[in-house]
Amino acid sequence: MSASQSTDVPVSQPTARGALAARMRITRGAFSLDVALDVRPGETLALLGPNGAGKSTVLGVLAGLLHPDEGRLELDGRVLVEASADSSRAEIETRPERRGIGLLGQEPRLFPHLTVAQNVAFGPRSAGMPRGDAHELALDWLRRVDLDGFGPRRPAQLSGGQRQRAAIARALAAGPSLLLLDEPFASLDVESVPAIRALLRERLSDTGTSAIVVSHDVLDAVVLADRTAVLDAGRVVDDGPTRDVLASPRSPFTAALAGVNLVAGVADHGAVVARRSIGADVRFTGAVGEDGAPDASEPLADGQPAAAVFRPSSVVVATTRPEGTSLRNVWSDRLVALEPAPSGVRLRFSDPPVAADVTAAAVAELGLAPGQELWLAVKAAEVRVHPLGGGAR
Ligand SMILES: Nc1ncnc2c1ncn2[C@@H]1O[C@H](COP(=O)(O)OP(=O)(O)OP(=O)(O)O)[C@@H](O)[C@H]1O
Repeated sequence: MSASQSTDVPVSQPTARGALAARMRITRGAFSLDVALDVRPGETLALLGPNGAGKSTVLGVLAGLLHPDEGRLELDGRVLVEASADSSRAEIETRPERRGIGLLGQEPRLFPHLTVAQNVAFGPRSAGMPRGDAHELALDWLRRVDLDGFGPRRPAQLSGGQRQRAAIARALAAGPSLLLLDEPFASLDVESVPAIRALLRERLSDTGTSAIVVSHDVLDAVVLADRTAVLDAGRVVDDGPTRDVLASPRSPFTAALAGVNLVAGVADHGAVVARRSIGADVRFTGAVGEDGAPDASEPLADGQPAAAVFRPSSVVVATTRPEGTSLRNVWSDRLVALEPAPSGVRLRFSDPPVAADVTAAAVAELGLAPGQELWLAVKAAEVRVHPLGGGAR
């Protein structure tokens, strides 16, 4: 059965729920995490961030696997956790299975001794649903994840992608208010990911289930998430609608995900001045509007942290200083590395950190090699300037 046919099965009415308000502080060894996250009913939030940023720690606290030092979790008006540094105050710690929060990880973790249908029926059965009804519900869910007819099999008789579909069915059949997804496609073949990602998106949408998806893959944020939060070193450094976060990244990590350069500096009369460890500051002037004022996404106050964002393909590279052009943003730096890029060769510079995409022919023509001092330039029209500072947009 196709995904579009299977959406017609009336397993549950889409009622948007899963309003989460979470604050948590937790220390794990030398690492400290201090974040506040909200998820609106029916919304999918992507949680992105470099290795060790604290993404799994956030999910662990939400799922009830980790106890925060301090914090409060509220889901649909129910206080699940209330923890205070002040030990005289009463604490609340709802058991994981009573939270209405499902967790789906990289590995499907189906019970090997149960059939696929029994796995999917497990949540409803545990919640007290009669065996026959739970079995019917499980079969409906298997149809909805394109596993019609696979109910009697054991998990070992499914492919990796089929097992992850069954795990999605099992997680959603339990009717969680909030589903946590920790790198849900990381262990799948690349070819099977797009279809399963699309299926997950449909099922989250037609059940109105809120979700938080932790991922390294920007496509998960683009395809699945209404909103994206970026975590770095235990803090939320960016949070907003996914398209805004990717269009105007506020952290080097998000910029790398979005495939753009982000040069951090301070605002000065609508431009961004980047300090360098060696050499003169570089001043990045962005596009200007019809009134001649800087075309910043938000107003910039002099002296505040700000970023210039531009594509690697917008950077012009030359062996001599560009003359007689309208280029405003010109600086020189030493070439650090050459890497293959989809459209040719990516040149890496470090002060400030900038990538420039050029053709292989240009590399040959200019005789480029690491260590060479080169001139770089970007047209103002190709540069967007915006405030830095993290937090919600
Ligand atoms: N049991 C533990 N004891 C001490 N420190 C820990 C423990 N588990 C994790 N940490 C530390 O907490 C920090 C955050 O880890 P976490 O797994 O939450 O990051 P992550 O963003 O999920 O990373 P990744 O993308 O690599 O999975 C890391 O610095 C890690 O070393």
